[in-house]
Amino acid sequence: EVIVESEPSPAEKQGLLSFINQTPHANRLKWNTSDSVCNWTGIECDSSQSYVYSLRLPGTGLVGSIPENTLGNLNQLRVLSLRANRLSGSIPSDFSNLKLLRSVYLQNNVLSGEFPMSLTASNRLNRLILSQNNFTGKIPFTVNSLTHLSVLDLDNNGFSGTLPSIDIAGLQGFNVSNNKLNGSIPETLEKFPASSFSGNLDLCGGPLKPCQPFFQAPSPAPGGATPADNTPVKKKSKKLSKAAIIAISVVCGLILLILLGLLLLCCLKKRKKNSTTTQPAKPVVPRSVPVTETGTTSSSKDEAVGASAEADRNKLVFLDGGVYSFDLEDLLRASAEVLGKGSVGTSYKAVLEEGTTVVVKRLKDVVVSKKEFEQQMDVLGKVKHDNIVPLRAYYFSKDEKLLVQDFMAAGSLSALLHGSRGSGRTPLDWGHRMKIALGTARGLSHLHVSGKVPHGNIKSSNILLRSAEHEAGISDYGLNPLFGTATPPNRIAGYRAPEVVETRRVTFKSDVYSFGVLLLELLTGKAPNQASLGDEGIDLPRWVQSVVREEWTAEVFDVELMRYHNIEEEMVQLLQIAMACVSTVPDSRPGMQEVLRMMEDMNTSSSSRGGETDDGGLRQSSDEPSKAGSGGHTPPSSRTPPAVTP
Ligand SMILES: Nc1ncnc2c1ncn2[C@@H]1O[C@H](COP(=O)(O)OP(=O)(O)OP(=O)(O)O)[C@@H](O)[C@H]1O
Repeated sequence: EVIVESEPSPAEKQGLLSFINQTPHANRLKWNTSDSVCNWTGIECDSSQSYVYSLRLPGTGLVGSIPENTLGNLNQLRVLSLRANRLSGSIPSDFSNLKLLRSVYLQNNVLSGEFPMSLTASNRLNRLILSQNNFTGKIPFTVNSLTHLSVLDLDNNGFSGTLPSIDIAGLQGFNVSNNKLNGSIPETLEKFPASSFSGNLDLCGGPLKPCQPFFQAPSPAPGGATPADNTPVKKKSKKLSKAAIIAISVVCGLILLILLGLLLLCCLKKRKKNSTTTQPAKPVVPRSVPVTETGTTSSSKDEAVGASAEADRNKLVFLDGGVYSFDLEDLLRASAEVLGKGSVGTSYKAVLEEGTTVVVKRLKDVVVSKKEFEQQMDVLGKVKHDNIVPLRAYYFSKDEKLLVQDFMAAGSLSALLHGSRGSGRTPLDWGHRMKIALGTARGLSHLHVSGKVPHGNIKSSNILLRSAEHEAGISDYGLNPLFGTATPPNRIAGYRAPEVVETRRVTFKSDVYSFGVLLLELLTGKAPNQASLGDEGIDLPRWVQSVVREEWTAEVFDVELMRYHNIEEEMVQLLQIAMACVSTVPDSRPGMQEVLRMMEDMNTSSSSRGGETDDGGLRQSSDEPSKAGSGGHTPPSSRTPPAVTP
């Protein structure tokens, strides 16, 4: 009775063809009608080639709405990925035929309409990602029928109303941030972090601020009531709140005036006292200098320099003589700005009076003796490479240990990758990501081979960029020996090789692991978990492995990379290198030199990019179908998932 088909049904084929014919797209999909559907780009069939198992067309430049009677014909479909296109309109109602769907990735389009109920027809649905679209209306209670759901991402849409109480046992990922939701967070969803709910109109409770008690007068919304919110209660209290607003404004105004007066008085008094110093010197240093919230040191130079620093004043030791000509006193006089607090101390940007800018790192919890400290500094001072931020000088006294290094004006890779994502930032293009990856590999390989020093703290905030050209420099290398094994091993949590937890020793191979995580970070755009990031980060190697195993390699890549065409092959190659680096067994990881060689080979074979040049700009192609079509002869995706060893 069982009919074994060797081909997907004519309805499936017809549905796909009518979809592609009716939906304008970058002219790269050459679906050959005489060829089997299973060989078409973006399509994967089941093992017996009898039905379409997945349809993946991420970043294909698809424009317009998804017509009825097209994809709805793929009644055996398990995975649908149309993310990072410009699809609009609502989800067709015949998607309710897709009863076996497991994963739906529709993020990053301009889809609109109400929550697509047709997608809830499959109770096997495991991941539903609708982020970054224009969906509106309420999130329906019926999502609860999706009992197999593990990830539900609805962030960055226009969903409104209150959150239904979603109670799905296996739900691990949930995000409704940046919508227009209000009301209290249901108890069933309280376990998710604040970042899952932030950026809504008026959500409260759970991980967010507590909700106002029920009977309190409606808080007179600053800036007036929103027109959408015309509940009857508001009309009643309109007169009262007007009067209240006036009264409150008058009182506030008065208080403000008094405060301003007081502040003015204070300032005048202070100025009289300090009238001798015209420019306030904000000493970098150290000990006993309270650091204010604004990030600058707040006390005067006299306070900063204590007796013992006085004695050690001339002991700023330069490591390569000649590049800089300042002494500790100049450093003390420099105005300083806190760059950030790291795991082993705080870094300050110090602008010296002569105009030089350096970075001073105040180390805390150094356990070694002065001699051992000096020995390590000598070793580190000798390491010289274009991709390593030079250590210029150090200072050691009983109370204070300082390192001085060049200021890297273009900031860190971490800031570049994760800073203000989604809010109009310029994404880091593929060419620059590759350039940074190569620079880092070169620096790290040099550190290992010539310097014979394990880095011990490879992570994206320690990859610094010299200029807008993105020349990478590695910083914070070789400091572990200064802190002994007492240093909390969670220093670099998301980047730390598994064996380091036990041995508490960093090695060349543990650096390779961290470098692998860094490559995954560049490829996926996701931050590995770190204490400072709270719940934001993830275990990148595990996440990538699980996605690659369950799904298909292309799903792991950063959405921001979807606009660059013909880079998928390179991305897959780099992904394979990264996965080799994050092998759990240290001996199975390649050495850093080998990693560099593989990256350089990959680089020369797939493009003409050298170390110095980059073609990020050239590779950037618009999503417009007409432009992207020209010359794009390479299929955007490799047909089979690459053999990535988990
Ligand atoms: N030489 C430098 N030039 C420019 N920015 C720097 C420099 N050194 C550090 N920074 C930036 O200052 C901030 C704090 O750096 P710091 O090295 O103190 O901490 P970290 O890198 O976050 O952690 P860790 O102490 O573990 O390295 C980071 O954002 C880092 O990118």
